[in-house]
Amino acid sequence: MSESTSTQGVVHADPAARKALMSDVDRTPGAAKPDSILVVDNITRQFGGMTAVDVDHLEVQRGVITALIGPNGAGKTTFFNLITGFDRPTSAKTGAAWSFDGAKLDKTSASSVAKAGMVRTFQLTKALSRMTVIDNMMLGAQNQAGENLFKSVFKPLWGRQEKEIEAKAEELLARFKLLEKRDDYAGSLSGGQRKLLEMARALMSDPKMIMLDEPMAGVNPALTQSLLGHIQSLRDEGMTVLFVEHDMHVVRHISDWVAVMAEGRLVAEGPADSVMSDAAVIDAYLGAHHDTDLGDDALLSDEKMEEIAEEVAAEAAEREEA
Ligand SMILES: Nc1ncnc2c1ncn2[C@@H]1O[C@H](COP(=O)(O)OP(=O)(O)OP(=O)(O)O)[C@@H](O)[C@H]1O
Repeated sequence: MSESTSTQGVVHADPAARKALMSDVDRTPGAAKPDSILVVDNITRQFGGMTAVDVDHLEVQRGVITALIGPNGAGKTTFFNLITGFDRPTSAKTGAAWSFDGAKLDKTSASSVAKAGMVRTFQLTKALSRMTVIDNMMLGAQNQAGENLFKSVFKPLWGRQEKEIEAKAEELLARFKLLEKRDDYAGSLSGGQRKLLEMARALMSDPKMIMLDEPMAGVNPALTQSLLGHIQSLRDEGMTVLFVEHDMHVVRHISDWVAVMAEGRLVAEGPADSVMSDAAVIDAYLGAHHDTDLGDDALLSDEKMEEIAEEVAAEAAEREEA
């Protein structure tokens, strides 16, 4: 770890320092941050006539955990795909621009994005499930470049670096308590262990920012705490974390900042507590599905609860008539 990262780690391991850092940030969508590592402008993506993503401006603060939340279909995964070079914005020629740690990324490939230090986790696909845990880790060192990831499996390109890379892989496996599974097929791991492997693999390329898409999905409660601990310790060491998550209890528990998308747009930003009581956020979730647990029912006012009850009754009546 570099000296600057470890110095930063001291600041970011201190909850009060993090809180102070974010306390002056405007609680408005697109707010400027004290030290933005990722800056996104004018990024849109249409599928046919449907706009999946339409983000005017978003900044992600360095060294903290930011959650990107929003109801199903809000555009979160599409947004991840766009900024990591796995999809092209519709606005590519009309002003879409994003930069990471000062480097422009909008004209670069997925592998260049990863090389710049912005790495996302990948779900364990069928092909990766049929490989051993250690082989999955060795692939992580390849900067996870989409299809290249698969091509590279068959290339004997490690040479004399191989031992070094293997040692690093084993160190990470030990950190994530997967070393015993080193030679097992990745497909034999439990849901939670897969998530740990996805995270460990992403760390093989020493990213500055790690992007996690639903890190808690399919994880049993016993491993949830361990996964949360790993995410927090990455942040405490100075890494920036951006994650998409549906479980609002998890979001409340570990996020320093929350950005909310609805219907492709960024509709709110702020610390978890203030965001989850924001009317635009409650409306966005309730408009999408009534049974969403925002993590704290007390945030729903009586008036809002009555409104929901009326909407649910009206929908039930409509279904009966149909
Ligand atoms: N390749 C595609 N072709 C057509 N429509 C797409 C495609 N990818 C995404 N969409 C649509 O774009 C919208 C945004 O989808 P996206 O998966 O990004 O949302 P999300 O917020 O990640 O949702 P979830 O939380 O359910 O994963 C949805 O209406 C989805 O159906």
